[in-house]
Amino acid sequence: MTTGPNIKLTGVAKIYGTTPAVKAVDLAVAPGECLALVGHNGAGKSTLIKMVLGLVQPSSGEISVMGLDPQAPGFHALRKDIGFLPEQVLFQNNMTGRETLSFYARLKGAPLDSLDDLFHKVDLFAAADQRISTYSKGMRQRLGLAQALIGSPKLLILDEPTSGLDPVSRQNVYGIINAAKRDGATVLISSHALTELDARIDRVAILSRGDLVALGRIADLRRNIGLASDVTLRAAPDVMAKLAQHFDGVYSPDHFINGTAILPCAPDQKVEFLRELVDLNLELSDIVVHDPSLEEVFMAYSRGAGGEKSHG
Ligand SMILES: Nc1ncnc2c1ncn2[C@@H]1O[C@H](COP(=O)(O)OP(=O)(O)OP(=O)(O)O)[C@@H](O)[C@H]1O
Repeated sequence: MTTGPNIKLTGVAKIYGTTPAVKAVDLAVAPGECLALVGHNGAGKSTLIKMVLGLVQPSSGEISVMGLDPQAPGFHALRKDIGFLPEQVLFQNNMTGRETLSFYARLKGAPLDSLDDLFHKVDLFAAADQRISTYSKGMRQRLGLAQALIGSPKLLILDEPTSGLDPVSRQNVYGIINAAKRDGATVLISSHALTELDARIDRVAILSRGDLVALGRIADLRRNIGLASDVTLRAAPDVMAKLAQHFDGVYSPDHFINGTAILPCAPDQKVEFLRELVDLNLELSDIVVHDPSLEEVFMAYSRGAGGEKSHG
């Protein structure tokens, strides 16, 4: 039982032969928190996950998972508290979903009477007694998620959990993650699906060529990197002309043609800017604020990789 972070990495590095896969990463993830690990192919996400699971030994640094070093002999006893969904879920095709989950539940020493709940959770109850050979890709993925949830683990590690899922099932995955968080679990997700992570996770860790180039809340990273938000205004031509006049010297007149003005605005000036617009008391037909997406934030940090680390 720990009261500190469920995952803590201090100066953790992994070198395969001469290839540095992960370089001096410091990271802590608290109970009840969901952290997304993002990065290009080969950035080091899987290596980092394998080190947390104790499957790969770090070349240097220290890892603590629920208070124990994953390489310590006693770590075995904690495995029942860890749920892991690997990137590629492989099951025995001739077994049914229920036989498969029963097998994993026995391995984990988890009660078998909880399996129906799990099948309901991942929307597989109707197919629980079908052979896996009859499952679609999405159904296999959901069975993999159910397998990771066996025993209500305190640490849930999900590698590309929404891969191959339709929008409704994707939404359901985040519902499941939120429920696990509410129960105090730590959730670590590795994902390339950046658009859907926005607003669904607590913090993001951006890896680039093994370096942790950014760590924090998406809103903070957005602010730190100084990416502008776009404020789109729509109005009749006479109102546009008044706007152009008001913002003369701030935005060039080219911004205010054809009834739509797209005005870049620094994140920390956004609220003030909107207040100024309201005070103008002009008849606008629409206002839309577009913040830089996680994809844009990711691209900006990846481009700047190698420079100073930004921890929001
Ligand atoms: N067993 C291994 N032996 C040698 N090199 C490895 C091994 N596993 C990974 N690597 C190398 O380590 C680096 C990081 O790989 P890793 O699989 O951790 O990246 P990743 O971020 O998970 O990539 P992807 O998004 O493609 O899954 C890559 O350069 C990869 O080639």
